[in-house]
Amino acid sequence: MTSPGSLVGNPPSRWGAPGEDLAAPVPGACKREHEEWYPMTVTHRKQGTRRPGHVGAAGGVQHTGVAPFPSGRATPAPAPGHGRPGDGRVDQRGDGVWRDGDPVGRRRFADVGDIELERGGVLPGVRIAYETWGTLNEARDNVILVEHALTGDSHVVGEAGDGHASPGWWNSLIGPGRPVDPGQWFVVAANVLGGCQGSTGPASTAPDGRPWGSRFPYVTVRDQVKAEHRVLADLGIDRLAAVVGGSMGGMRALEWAVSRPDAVERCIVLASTAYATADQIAWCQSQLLAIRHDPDFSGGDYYASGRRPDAGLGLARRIAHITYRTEAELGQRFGREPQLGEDPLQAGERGRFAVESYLDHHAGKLARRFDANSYIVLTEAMNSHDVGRDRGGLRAALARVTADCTVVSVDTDRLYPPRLSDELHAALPASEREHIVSDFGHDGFLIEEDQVGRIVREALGRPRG
Ligand SMILES: CC(=O)SCCNC(=O)CCNC(=O)[C@H](O)C(C)(C)COP(=O)(O)OP(=O)(O)OC[C@H]1O[C@@H](n2cnc3c(N)ncnc32)[C@H](O)[C@@H]1OP(=O)(O)O
Ligand SMILES: N[C@@H](CCO)C(=O)O
Repeated sequence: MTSPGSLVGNPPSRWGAPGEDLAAPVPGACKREHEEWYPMTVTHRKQGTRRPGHVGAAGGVQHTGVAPFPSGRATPAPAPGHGRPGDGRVDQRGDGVWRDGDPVGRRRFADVGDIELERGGVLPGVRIAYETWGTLNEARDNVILVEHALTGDSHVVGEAGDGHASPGWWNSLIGPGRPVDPGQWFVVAANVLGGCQGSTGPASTAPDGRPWGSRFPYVTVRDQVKAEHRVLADLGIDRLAAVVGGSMGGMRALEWAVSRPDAVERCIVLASTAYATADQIAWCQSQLLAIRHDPDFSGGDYYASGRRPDAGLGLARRIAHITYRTEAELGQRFGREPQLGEDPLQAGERGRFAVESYLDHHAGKLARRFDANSYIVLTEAMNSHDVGRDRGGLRAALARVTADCTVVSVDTDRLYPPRLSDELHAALPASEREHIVSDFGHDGFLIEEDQVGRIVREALGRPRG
């Protein structure tokens, strides 16, 4: 039996033996997991705080159908190059990486040259993928930079498909009449340096023609902001009306305000921190080890092997996802319910609790749209985050900030607890302190779109001298 989280026993049919019919179903698995894999009814506590489509007419999410799947397995990734119909997965190889030749969708690209890295070395020929909304005005003073979190990308709003593996992650933020109206603002969002959705990252081709893989250098949040600065310079922009981001995106937003004080008028930091804490680094360690210990990781050089460390990446996502949510939410939604058609107390090949099925789902979903090496690079960049490093400490670094800041926490965030926002707010020269009330913990900054929208709208409405 494959134990939960085991790193051995990747479903062998995932990539297929030579000549195998890759479109054939994995034994015991269903083709259309959304409808058939989690056949129970779960009820969300807070009707009205969910995204459209997550809350049923009676306030519950209906999961119907019966399709047990052995405990501990990630949802199987579809065969390479075969996205599920309608899943929006559009990369040609089907490995979660956007590559040249894939549909570009809304992406544009900036070749920003060589980046001299904070911890040494030079990353040559860096390219950053980005999207924009609205029009740059003549004064070039209506620019808002939106910074994505760990597994987000430049697709802040919009549909999946046409080059974009996922729908927008802040879908109600930008649009006519929305908190960031493209009739007024010119919005830029870039895929982070080290990512896998068009910007230079470990899956990109190095100068020797092979993927960077294990050779991709250590990059810090400061390096990432340096690359973004070049993108904006390319666009003829030297000043941001606002920079806004949550979690890892909040780290970059803050780094902008610290490293380029003259360029940032407003800085909105959600569910984030001025430095990665011991607790955050500790959670990250287990995630990094989960990936690195997957036999298919091959030291990071797996791109040509035909196998990917999906089990490790899925395990990392499971660990992370628990930290993104709350004990109360999981209890409320899943309790001790078995997944329908499964018996978690059965000896031997036991079935799953519903919460296990839920985590399996998130593990499989990420493995289909993200690259494990990028996950490592970005996680390590988050661990590097400390605005006070080599700047005389936290207070001295934050004292440089001239932006009007808004520091936002989620009341139930156990990963980036509100006290970190209190600390940041107290050390910033000009800061408003806002609170998101949510049952969903850290992910509240993504889920509570109405509250985020109100906060962003108000922050943008505050006049700047
Ligand atoms: C909207 C997007 O998906 S954005 C995609 C890009 N993602 C990013 O940029 C990163 C940010 N996004 C995230 O981290 C997450 O996707 C979040 C925070 C948006 C998810 O938040 P929520 O909307 O609360 O989703 P939630 O955690 O309830 O998970 C819902 C999923 O679990 C599934 N699920 C629920 N119960 C079960 C169960 N018992 N077994 C299996 N799956 C289950 C739901 O059907 C749903 O599937 P789907 O997302 O594939 O449609
Ligand atoms: N759910 C978010 C959390 C990271 O802050 C993500 O995957 O990016």
